Amino acid sequence: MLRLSLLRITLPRPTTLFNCPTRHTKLRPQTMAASYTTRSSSHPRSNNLLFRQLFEKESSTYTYLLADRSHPDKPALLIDPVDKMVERDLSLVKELGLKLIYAMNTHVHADHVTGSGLIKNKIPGVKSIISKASNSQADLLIEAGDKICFGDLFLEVRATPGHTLGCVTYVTGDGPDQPQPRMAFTGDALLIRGCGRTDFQGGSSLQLYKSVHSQIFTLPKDTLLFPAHDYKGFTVSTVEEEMLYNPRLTKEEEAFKNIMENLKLPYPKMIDIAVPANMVCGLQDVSAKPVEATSN
Ligand SMILES: N[C@@H](CCC(=O)N[C@@H](CSS)C(=O)NCC(=O)O)C(=O)O
Repeated sequence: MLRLSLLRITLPRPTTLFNCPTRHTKLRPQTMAASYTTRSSSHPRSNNLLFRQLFEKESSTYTYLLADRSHPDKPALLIDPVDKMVERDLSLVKELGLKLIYAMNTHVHADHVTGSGLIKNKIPGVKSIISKASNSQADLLIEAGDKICFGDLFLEVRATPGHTLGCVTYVTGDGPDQPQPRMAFTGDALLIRGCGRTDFQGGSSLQLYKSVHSQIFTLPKDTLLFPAHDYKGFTVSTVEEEMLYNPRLTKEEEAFKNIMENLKLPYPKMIDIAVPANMVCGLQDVSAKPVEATSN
């Protein structure tokens, strides 16, 4: 007799939609995302997206402001805001007449404190976002396949662990009304001609390699890549460029592991303050706790 346990079927987790109009309710599961999609020339180019790349020079961090400028409210979100730049970011939001609805994090940063807590204090309606896998506190805990809407535009969530356990990449939607080319906000999973280190916070070089190859390099080749940091003066790359020229991620898996094990980078100066603060999205005073090293 066939045992019932053999018949167990794993059902896909239902997509959670944040703030989405009903017409956006059909999102393809992440696992079904097409590789190297070719686009029909009849796809209209969406210019509804207002986009700004902002920089914090001490930690070389990029913050991204996105808004739907065609929507009457001009709903907006910030990806990876930095605490010391919140005044600048919110002034810009105000000057542009935007309504900030989300302060989002790609992961628990180790080198600076997120601005999401300060932003929530200044604009109480704003919701903080981080991944469930980060084991952190936020208003909204997101997972792979979730869809975060702002006006008629949306970001989909891809799980890209490896730099930290809870790293995610936010990718602009696939569809005729969404920005073309697509844009991926990779956090520290993929840096331009580099990648995030994997020696603490649950980091794993093999996991990072799999994440980038399965979740980022499978996006259309013209997808614009926007990392959370740059240390060399780069601002943007593409999937095609990184698949050709990334000096780490173009290697075979074992060679990549070897590179990551031998980076010999000093720990970020702020790590003992930043990690506990970012585990609560910058909202609470927390005493600094040392962060334990992990193997690659
Ligand atoms: N010197 C900086 C930290 C630099 C650093 O470690 N950057 C991280 C991302 S922030 S945790 C990283 O992954 N770098 C990869 C690389 O190849 O440089 C400081 O003290 O804050």
